[in-house]
Amino acid sequence: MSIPRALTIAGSDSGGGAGIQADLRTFAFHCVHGMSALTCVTAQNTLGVQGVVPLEADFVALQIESVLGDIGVDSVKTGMLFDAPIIRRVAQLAAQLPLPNLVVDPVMVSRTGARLLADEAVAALRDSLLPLATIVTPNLHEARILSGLTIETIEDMAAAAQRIAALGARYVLVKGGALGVGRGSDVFYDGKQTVVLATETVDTPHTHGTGCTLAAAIAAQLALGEPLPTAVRLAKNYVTRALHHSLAIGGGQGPVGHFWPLIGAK
Ligand SMILES: Nc1ncnc2c1ncn2[C@@H]1O[C@H](COP(=O)(O)OP(=O)(O)O)[C@@H](O)[C@H]1O
Ligand SMILES: Cc1ncc(COP(=O)(O)OP(=O)(O)O)c(N)n1
Repeated sequence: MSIPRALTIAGSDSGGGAGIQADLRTFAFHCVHGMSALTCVTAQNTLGVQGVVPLEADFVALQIESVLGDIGVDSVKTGMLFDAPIIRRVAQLAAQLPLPNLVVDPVMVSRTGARLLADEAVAALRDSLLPLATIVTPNLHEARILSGLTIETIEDMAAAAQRIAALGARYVLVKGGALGVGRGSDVFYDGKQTVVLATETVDTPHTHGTGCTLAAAIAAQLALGEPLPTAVRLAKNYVTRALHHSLAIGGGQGPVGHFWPLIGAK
């Protein structure tokens, strides 16, 4: 049996809610074979991030070369890359190999406030990796940093998406999970027009891993052969349903429930 293949280049979340754990679960629920190149290990739970240990950039590259050289890949998602050497090495490989259908989630800060990207790494992300991205999926905080704009409204999100596209990504999705009003509305820009992708706001505190899950679901849909705008819409539907089935585990923000296809969709 042949199967579409997706690779996540991301960090480990020991609590299982975000990072490679969320990505691999998302791939599995799309019937896509998931592979991982680990960038760092976090000690993390629903309350926050207690520690981060990065891997050597060359060893991140070796993991990517290992799986690409043998198994091959149909789409790639990047998540927590943590430092500038890792970002530059991944970008170097993306330019050489190439890494097809590259979904870049520019992870910078966790919802609990922990820094997941070194300050000096933002420039490396912006200048070396974004120009190679098929799509980049910043949340509001990341979109503010990448665009240099103040973002409060949907119109601001649209302006930011256009600024970020000018950095070189083919498509941009600015995510509105942190919007004051209309939480759950995202702005998609295809280089020509902006489209608002709105869903209902799901009333839950357990939103850990939404961004990872959305980007991984986009990568899964691309591996399955969907065109990018369709992949984004299907991925958004997957994460909305996962929010409806979010998990009240731990003492803080629990993760979204990737299992919803098994337990009946709302
Ligand atoms: N409470 C919510 N209700 C509906 N959708 C949400 C909610 N919170 C986040 N989302 C959606 O989850 C996805 C991830 O967005 P966001 O949480 O902003 O990303 P990140 O996890 O990177 O901060 C987006 O599609 C966003 O609209
Ligand atoms: C290891 C690791 N990678 C990424 C994140 C950020 O995850 P995200 O899906 O953006 O969700 P929140 O942090 O907003 O819940 C992470 N926390 N850990």
